[in-house]
Amino acid sequence: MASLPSTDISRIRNFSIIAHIDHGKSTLADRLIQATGGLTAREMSEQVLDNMEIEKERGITIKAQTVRLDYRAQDGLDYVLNLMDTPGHVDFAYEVSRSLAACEGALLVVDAAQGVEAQTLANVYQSIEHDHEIVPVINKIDLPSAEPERVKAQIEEVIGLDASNAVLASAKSGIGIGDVLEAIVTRIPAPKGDATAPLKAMLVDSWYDAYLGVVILVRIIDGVLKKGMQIKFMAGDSVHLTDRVGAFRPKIEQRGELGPGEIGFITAQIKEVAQARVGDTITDAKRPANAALPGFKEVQPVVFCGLFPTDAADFEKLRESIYKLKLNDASFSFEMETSAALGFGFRCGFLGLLHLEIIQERLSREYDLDLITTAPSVVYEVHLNNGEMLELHNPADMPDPVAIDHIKEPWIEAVIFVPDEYLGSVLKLCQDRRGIQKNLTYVGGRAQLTYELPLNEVVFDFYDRLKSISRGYASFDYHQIGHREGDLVKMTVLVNSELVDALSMIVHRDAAEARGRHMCERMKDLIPRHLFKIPIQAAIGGRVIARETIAALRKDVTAKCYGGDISRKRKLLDKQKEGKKRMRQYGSVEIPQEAFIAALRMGDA
Ligand SMILES: Nc1nc2c(ncn2[C@@H]2O[C@H](COP(=O)(O)OP(=O)(O)OP(=O)(O)O)[C@@H](O)[C@H]2O)c(=O)[nH]1
Repeated sequence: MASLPSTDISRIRNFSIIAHIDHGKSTLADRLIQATGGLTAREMSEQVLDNMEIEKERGITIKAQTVRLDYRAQDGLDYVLNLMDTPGHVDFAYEVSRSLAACEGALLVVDAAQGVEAQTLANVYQSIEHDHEIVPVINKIDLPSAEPERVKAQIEEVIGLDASNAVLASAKSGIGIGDVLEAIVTRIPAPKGDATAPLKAMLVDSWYDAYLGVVILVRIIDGVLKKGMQIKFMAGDSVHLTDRVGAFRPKIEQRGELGPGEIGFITAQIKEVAQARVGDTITDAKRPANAALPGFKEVQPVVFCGLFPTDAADFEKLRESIYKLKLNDASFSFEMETSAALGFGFRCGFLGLLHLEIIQERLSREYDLDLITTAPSVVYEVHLNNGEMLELHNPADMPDPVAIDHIKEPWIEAVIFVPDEYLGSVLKLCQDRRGIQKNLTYVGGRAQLTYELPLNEVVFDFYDRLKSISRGYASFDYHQIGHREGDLVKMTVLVNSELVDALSMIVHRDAAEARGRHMCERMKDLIPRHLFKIPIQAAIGGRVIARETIAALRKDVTAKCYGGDISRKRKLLDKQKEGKKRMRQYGSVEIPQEAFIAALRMGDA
């Protein structure tokens, strides 16, 4: 088995499937695997490509995966089809881009009932940038609400792509699958490459596997990658010995070598995915290529937040779990953080909000941790009077305002598709979030909106708000467009004149008062009354911008017991003591942990 040779390049077709979330990418992938005999019906579990538990549950694709399929076409020849599954979400844009760079073509899956959506557009433009041959596949034609002709017209109008020979399919009912396979062979070009040149392979993806260690997905550009070869990572500048070379069918198949145009995996006894960075070029250590492939980029986290265990005793467990997660996710970063309110925890960096949610969910589910997340923050550029620039990830590290010349914040360009009737509310939402409208066009009863927005206004709950005001019909995608100067201030919250660090946030000056007022009102409801009056204040620097007061009260839990039942009294007192353990002391004020959790969960104030 391990001596399988590389494949004739003219018989290889490398393609990805691009689609908006839920348009049926995974279902189509499964069908193609089934139709080419990659798995028997019995082995076929639903959606084999989405192999992480969370992916299945949320129905989203996180990590790119590739499957090698054998297909005998109508011309009687045998072809190797490498199907690359790409993550559909904007947070993983760089991974999408690398996967696309490994292919010559793409199937553009569009839901026959829903039509073109924001992510369809974002992904198809990327695919066009990679010079792909794009085959439109109009999926879900089995639905009574399917309108394939309208969707074809829309593809031509919105994307500018010829859809006259789009394949009509239903991945669910198995209609048109043969046509999809033929279109792949006849319309997507074979790769090009030189088998005699020094090895040049793109590192498309890497992940940690409990049995195999770090597994690396590669696309061979030139040369031949063999088992037992000394390979060199050109950007990572490290040398490794390959111990396995193979492909996923989708089960692992070991092969002797991979030649030009092929996509497959290698293992090389690498311990951490951070050593095998997506986008790096792999070459032969003994006969290296003279230049690396273009476009290697270190991905930088764009959203940060604090993660703290609800129960301080779980800190060690959180630390271990975070280290384990990092083994498999090089794009996630963390450092220790301490907070007077929340104790020991970690400041973590993510590629975006979905990435944050996924990590948070994996920690709570796979590692059984109950966590508190502080409000997400973006990365600010703080320009000081002395000419220095600081990257600020945490509001707590904000320098003294007198030392600051100006602050810059990241901006994004967002594309939103929304049915006409919700347009007004969406425009208002964007306007409220300091958006700048760039474009507005109509395509068949739907508005396509382009807005520039500060990322800081989007990280709280923009997406949730957008979904709720459009009853789920709006779709949204964005990319970063750089930092711009903004009138930003650090707002702090004081309880009985003591600073509550976990509640500090950076806000635009115009929004500060409303946020401050909301936060004070909220904390007023959350903090139990004490024997004395407690002022709650929101402040910018020394200036108080909002204030609430909690009235004094004598809390007597035993009052209800009329002196009678002593054991009942004891029980109540014990219960109160239990409650106390979860309190945090602020000067003379005790704030229940739940108050922080509730205050931090409220999202946008
Ligand atoms: N009626 C009908 N439903 C389909 C068809 N193809 C997929 N679906 C359903 O549409 C939903 C989404 O399909 P997926 O294949 O998970 O979509 P996806 O594009 O992979 O979604 P992400 O992985 O989140 O990007 C599932 O409930 C499928 O069963 C089809 O041809 N007809």
